[in-house]
Amino acid sequence: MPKNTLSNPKSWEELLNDDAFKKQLTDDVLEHYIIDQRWYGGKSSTMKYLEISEFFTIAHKGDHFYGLLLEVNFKEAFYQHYFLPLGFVEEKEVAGNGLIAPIKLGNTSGYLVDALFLDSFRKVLFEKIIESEPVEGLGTIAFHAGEGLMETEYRSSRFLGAEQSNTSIIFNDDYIVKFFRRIYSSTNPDYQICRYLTEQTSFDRSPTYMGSINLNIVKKHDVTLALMQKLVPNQGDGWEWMLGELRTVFDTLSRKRINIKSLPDIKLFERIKLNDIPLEIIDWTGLELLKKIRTLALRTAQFHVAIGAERNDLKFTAAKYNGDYNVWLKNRLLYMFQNRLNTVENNLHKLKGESLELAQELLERKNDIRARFIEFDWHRMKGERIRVHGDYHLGQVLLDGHDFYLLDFEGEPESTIRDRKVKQMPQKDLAGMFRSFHYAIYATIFEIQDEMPLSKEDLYAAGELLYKYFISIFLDTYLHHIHNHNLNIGYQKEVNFLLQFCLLEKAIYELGYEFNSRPSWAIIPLRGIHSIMNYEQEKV
Ligand SMILES: Nc1ncnc2c1ncn2[C@@H]1O[C@H](COP(=O)(O)OP(=O)(O)O)[C@@H](O)[C@H]1O
Ligand SMILES: O=P(O)(O)O[C@H]1O[C@H](CO)[C@@H](O[C@H]2O[C@H](CO)[C@@H](O)[C@H](O)[C@H]2O)[C@H](O)[C@H]1O
Repeated sequence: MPKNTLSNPKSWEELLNDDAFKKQLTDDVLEHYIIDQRWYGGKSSTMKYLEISEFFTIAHKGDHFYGLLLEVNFKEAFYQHYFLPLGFVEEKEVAGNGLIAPIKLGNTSGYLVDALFLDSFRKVLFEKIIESEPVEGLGTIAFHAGEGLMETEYRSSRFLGAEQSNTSIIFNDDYIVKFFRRIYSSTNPDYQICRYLTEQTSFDRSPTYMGSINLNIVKKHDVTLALMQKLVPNQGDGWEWMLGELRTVFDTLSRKRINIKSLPDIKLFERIKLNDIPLEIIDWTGLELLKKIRTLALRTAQFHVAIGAERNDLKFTAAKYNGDYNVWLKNRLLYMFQNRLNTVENNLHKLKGESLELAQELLERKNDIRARFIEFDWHRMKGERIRVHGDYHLGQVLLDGHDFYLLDFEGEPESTIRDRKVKQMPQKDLAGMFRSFHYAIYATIFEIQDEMPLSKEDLYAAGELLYKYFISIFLDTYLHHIHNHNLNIGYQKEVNFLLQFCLLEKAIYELGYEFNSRPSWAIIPLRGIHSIMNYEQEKV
């Protein structure tokens, strides 16, 4: 918290009409406050300055708050926008964890607070969504209530409390409102897709759209501030579930003294029905786990079918591959790869053992990897591109008994908001989930290898085999469903080629994520890239 108290002779209602005060607020307070926030995504860059690019009033029944859109400019020549609602309280205890700075307004002393920490503010927002009344002011806020929202009053609210990049709050124990912290001057795909699925399709394995808050600056609804959904019952996310399952699967390996080399091998992307999975494999993994993978595949296919079936709304209609997409894709991937090469080179001295070997191999094979990206030829692609999840992995699904809910359609965090809305090959989501299987398998192996009586080679061999069986069941169910529902993702070789292509893209993406967030995990995508580059390449 800043040592000096902010001061302004004006009242709270006139606080931000004063440019000198705004400068004091941004330079002395917000620049320092924001970098400590969990939701601030600029931690690995250097802030040049911060300014208030927009502010607006949210007032209701005598309560008065501000919404700030903060623009952070970085020395590395890019900028980001964040949403910060502001409130004023006189008692420090009321501010709680939302306390930003002490402030004196005329003769009244008090505190500036992130208003999401105030029950009074959350009540105002909830009531405004229920009432769906637009608010006039600098910029217009559109509060919207979904058709299914039957609430008439505010009863309670609490923070979700999860580690997340936005701030989610649970209202009346029945709704969850995600307040987007990092915001963009375009509707958020999470809001767009969630609302579309609820209002225009029968897909019901993602939470129902219940409302939203959008800010109109230039044109209609161009900044999404919040998305309200029905809270869905769940026993945690798919990542936690899979780690639990894999722990048992690897324990079984040694408990039943399974001879890994004797297990029937299959080809990557071979389609196998659950009923045809060899008994030795079921005896090892258990049937329940494989059944759940089949269910996850079915839900993924239903999502793609629902979103790919649109015929009128151009935001969602399926598209053919074309030259523009070809250029866009290759530019994006080659640029991303260059960035990852740079990251690996800069971090090489910190690596050792297998990570170092894999990183060196990646650097040596950089031209092969580039060639894989350049080989994409849109003329050969006969399938269609659709709006996709974009950041699909086990952490994006919630386990609900024997079933799953799909969540968080915000897209790949590193991409621009417009890139996230580009129609992509559906294989991108499949590859996202397959990489997540690979991640979970290797995270488990690294966790247990010291306590297991098996060699690393045996564990890797078991892991790769398991991975192939997971994929084979997933693909069989997925492809069966989409074919029956006329979603065309390409002929068989094309499906496999694009899967390999997207797997490589995702593993390269992950390399950047891991080096930035948890470098000791960089070995997982490095192993992934090694596996992908060593499988025989599918030709189209
Ligand atoms: N509709 C919902 N019902 C129940 N829990 C939810 C719902 N939406 C989100 N969650 C919980 O919130 C967590 C974070 O949600 P997510 O949309 O992924 O936010 P973020 O993009 O900030 O990570 C999820 O992992 C899940 O535990
Ligand atoms: O936070 P998001 O869900 O938007 O996604 C980012 O963080 C993910 C990690 O939380 C990261 O996912 C990677 O790690 C997962 C295990 O923690 C694994 O299941 C995924 O396959 C792997 O990509 C994701 O890439 C990143 O965008």
